[in-house]
Amino acid sequence: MVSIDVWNASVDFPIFEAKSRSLKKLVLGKVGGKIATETKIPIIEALHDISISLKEGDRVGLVGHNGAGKSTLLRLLSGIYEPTRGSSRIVGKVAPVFDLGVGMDPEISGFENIIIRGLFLGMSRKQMEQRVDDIAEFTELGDYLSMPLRTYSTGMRVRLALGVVTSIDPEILLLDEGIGAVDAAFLNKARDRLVDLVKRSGLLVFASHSDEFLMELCNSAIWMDEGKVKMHGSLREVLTAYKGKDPYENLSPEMLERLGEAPAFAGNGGGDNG
Ligand SMILES: Nc1ncnc2c1ncn2[C@@H]1O[C@H](COP(=O)(O)OP(=O)(O)OP(=O)(O)O)[C@@H](O)[C@H]1O
Repeated sequence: MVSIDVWNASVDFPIFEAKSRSLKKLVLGKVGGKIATETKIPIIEALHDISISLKEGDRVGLVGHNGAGKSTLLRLLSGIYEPTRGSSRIVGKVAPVFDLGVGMDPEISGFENIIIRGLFLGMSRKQMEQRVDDIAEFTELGDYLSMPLRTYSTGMRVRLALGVVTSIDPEILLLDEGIGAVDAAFLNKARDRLVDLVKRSGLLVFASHSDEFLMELCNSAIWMDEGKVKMHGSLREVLTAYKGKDPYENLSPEMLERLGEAPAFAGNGGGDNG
């Protein structure tokens, strides 16, 4: 059984190169973590006293304004960041998907990158070799897959990366919203694969600014604000509080149909629209 537990965890970033006097002005800013300037070295408190317990089957959306701490929390949950104070325990193999381009080598071919990126996400070479044809077909990149990645356009790289990411079998899947920034037509094609990917994964945490994506993939949510957990509950409750209105009202018929199988509708916490 996979699980993630975090107890009273804080994550600080000391900013060694900054002059505290000019940073003091930033304390008044509305966006981002708190900047403490009493100390000689300014410290950004990106996460403050976080306690979270996640278990197998959880599909958690992370919402909050820019700089609220979502990406930092994902890195804490993945074990990439150690808490500065407090503690954490991660049981299970983590597939961190924060930046679609990470783990890609511009000098090697698309085919080779498929394997390398898969290894980076915790798959074996054999598993990736079995999936290469399926990924190649999904990307529609044809002969380009034999060319070095540096010859690809940005959109072509995203296709390749999405093909690989949606082919893995993650125990713990941690997704940052970058995937929302993909060409709409291709994203529609990737949508079903993403939904299947989430179904296969033991535990999902997904940081996103897109209500639609959150509704499709998650059933509960955490609202981050100034580095703290402001609310942790069902997706509907949290989105309603965060947005100031119920996002499940006035859904288009197409969205309602797509949500028919979504986790929030299939079980706990999704409300009564389904
Ligand atoms: N490596 C770092 N060094 C210094 N400060 C950092 C670092 N990473 C994040 N921060 C700070 O921590 C706070 C939280 O940032 P984080 O990236 O976690 O926010 P976010 O909620 O993911 O924002 P967004 O929605 O804009 O992506 C911000 O104040 C940010 O400036």
